[in-house]
Amino acid sequence: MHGSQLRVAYQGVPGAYSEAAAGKAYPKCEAIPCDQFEVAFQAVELWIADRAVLPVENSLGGSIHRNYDLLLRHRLHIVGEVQLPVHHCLMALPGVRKEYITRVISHPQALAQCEHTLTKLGLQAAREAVDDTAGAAEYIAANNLRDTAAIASARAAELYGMQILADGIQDDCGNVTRFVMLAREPIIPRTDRPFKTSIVFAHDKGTSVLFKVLSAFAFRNINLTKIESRPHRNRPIRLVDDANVGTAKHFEYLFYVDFEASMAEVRAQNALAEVQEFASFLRVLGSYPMDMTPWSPSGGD
Ligand SMILES: O=C(O)C(=O)Cc1ccccc1
Repeated sequence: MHGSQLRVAYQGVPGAYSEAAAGKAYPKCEAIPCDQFEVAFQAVELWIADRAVLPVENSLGGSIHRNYDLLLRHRLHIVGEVQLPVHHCLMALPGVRKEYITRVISHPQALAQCEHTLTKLGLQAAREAVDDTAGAAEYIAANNLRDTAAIASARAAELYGMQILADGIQDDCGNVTRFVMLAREPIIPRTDRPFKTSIVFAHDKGTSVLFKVLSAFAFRNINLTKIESRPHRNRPIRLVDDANVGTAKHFEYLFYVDFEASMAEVRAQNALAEVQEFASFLRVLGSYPMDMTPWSPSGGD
């Protein structure tokens, strides 16, 4: 399936990086813009869309925890991943010079990824966060703001008639964002190509639980590509079960682990059975083909 006829919901407006990620995962898909991630999730749950795209981590800032929370609050499954090199541009309305800019608006991730370069460019401008990068460009164009610049993709500049003042302004030239593709049903894991599996677990008590969990993978030669803990004290999380019934649960910490194996492999099944012995909560977020496409650090988006 190359994405023909697939409807893929993403947060943002056309020109957002999530739209580019949808196009990379499903080249002929119909990308559906949504105001918020919740709306993108609901679009899939209500069969308005077939997939939702969710950015989950980037090479500079690590995991996007709020988006992981969404995965727990909903019952969608990860069915694919895409790594997208993110190439940011600083843009303003045609004719506006850098010296006139008093405000730079963009998605918080984009602002963080360009912080040093903005300073080096000599911009004395306040930073302001908005919901998505392309939305920032659209907002400037719609309101004819001649004192404001946006950080967004070259595609967004083209779509909203903005002029690019500086190109490739990300501080780290290997800036990559990882997006996951979500669906109502999990895919059937296979063994004929490299697969990754994402899990989240918690434990109540016990000694060296993390060590025991990690050894469940290490003894089976299963590579981890991510291990991250997230403090969750005093913050109950609403989990849904298979019947979509929600309950609030308290966990001290949640652990996110991605490992390089398919759930169709016996070694992965055994590793998870072992993890389950130590965990008070365990959920497989998905087992899906790894994005193996090479990307060049200086490449565009
Ligand atoms: O706002 C966007 O365009 C997004 O898709 C989120 C995002 C922001 C910055 C880097 C990568 C993804």
